[in-house]
This record gives sequence, C-alpha cells and structure tokens, in this order.
Amino acid sequence: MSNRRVLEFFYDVVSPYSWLGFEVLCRYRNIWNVDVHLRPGFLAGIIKASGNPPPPMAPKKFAYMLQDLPRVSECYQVPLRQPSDFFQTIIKKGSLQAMRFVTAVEMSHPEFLEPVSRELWIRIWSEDTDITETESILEAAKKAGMSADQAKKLIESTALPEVKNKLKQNTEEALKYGAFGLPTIVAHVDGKPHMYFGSDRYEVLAHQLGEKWMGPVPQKS
Ligand SMILES: N[C@@H](CCC(=O)N[C@@H](CS)C(=O)NCC(=O)O)C(=O)O
Repeated sequence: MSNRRVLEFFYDVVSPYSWLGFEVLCRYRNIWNVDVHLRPGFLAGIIKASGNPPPPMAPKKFAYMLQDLPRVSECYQVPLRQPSDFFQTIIKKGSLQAMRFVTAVEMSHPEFLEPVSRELWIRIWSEDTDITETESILEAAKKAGMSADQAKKLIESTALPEVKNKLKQNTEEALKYGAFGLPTIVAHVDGKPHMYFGSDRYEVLAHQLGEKWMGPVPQKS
C-alpha cells in the first residue's frame, strides 16, 4: 500500500474557482508527494445544505467575485471568461447533467476524469458554450479523447440510480467534511482529514504537507 498522502479534490464544473484550483493541483501532483483523488460533487446541493445564500444572491460577494475572477485567471494562467448570460448559464441551466456524466466517467473510465472535467470547464467557463445538451457533452468527451461509443454509453448511464446516487454520495461526503462551497480540498495527513475551502489556500496546504509552494504556475518559478 502506498504511504503517499491523499488529497481529495471536490469540484463542480459550474464553479470557476474549482477550475482554478484543479489546474493548480494538476500542476503540483507530480511535484508534491501526494495522491490526488478527483471527486465530482454538486455545488447547488452543497450550497443548499449549507443554508448560506448562493454567491449571486449576496450582491457584494457577487460583485467582488466578478472583479476577482479575471485577475486570478491571469495570475493562475487559466483562461477563464465569464459566460455572457451568467444567470441563465450558471443558475438556470446549471451542471446537474454534466456532473452526472463526469460521475459516470469517474465510475467507469477514471482515466478520462481529468480531461473530461477540463473540457467541460473550457466550454462553460472559457468558450461560453453549453454543457447541458447531449451533443455538448459528447463534444467535450471527444475532445478529451473518449470514443463516441464510450461517451454515448456513459450518457445513457446518467439515468441510472447508481450514477445519480454516486454524485449524491460524493456531495454528502464533502458536506460531512464541513464543505459549504467548492472547491473543497481534504488533505489526509497523519491519519486525520484537514478541510480547505477554495483555490487560494495552497500555500497553507503546502506548509502543512511539508512541501514547497512555488506559486500557481510552478513550471515558471
Ligand atoms: N476564496 C475562494 C472562493 C471560492 C468560491 O467562491 N467558490 C464558490 C463557487 S465558484 C462557492 O462555493 N462559494 C460559496 C461561498 O462562498 O459560501 C477561492 O479563491 O477559491
């Protein structure tokens, strides 16, 4: 059995800060002595269970987020771009079907979990394109390297209770760790789970792991 420390990364592709945190973690995965477990979750479910208002319903927080995202995108070198209709894309359409698909990928083809998640983020948070229609999800899967056949089967499986329940379970696990938003990172160090909220706590996490933090783009430092 590996004695490497495990970092669980709970995320939803509707969440731009999750994308930022995901890319940074992918860059550090081979630098730090850690195993990264990607855990697809459902942001709307987490926020509802937390009892907090969703960020767009907290006007000051929302305005701050809109001014914060472009500068973090630049600093972290992740090409984020706001959807042209935030309310329609993020709140109305949301990510339930996309995250059920990502969960099906986690269950049946985990080797594609990272690229499929990234391609969905690129669609919603960079290209301002849909992630709710079957065609959109198939397109993302294809870009991630899945065959059309594989992807179609997984789309069909999103209707199965096993897949729906797995996304619920992942979300409930994040809640048990104390999550109230995404990304939520759980670092298992010395047999204990340590929960971090956000993509902006890597410096502290690195300190706890005894690893080096070289900024969000370590290749450049
Ligand atoms: N400071 C965090 C903010 C992360 C964040 O705002 N995440 C949103 C989703 S994109 C969220 O879950 N918000 C819930 C909350 O703020 O209570 C970061 O830089 O990553």
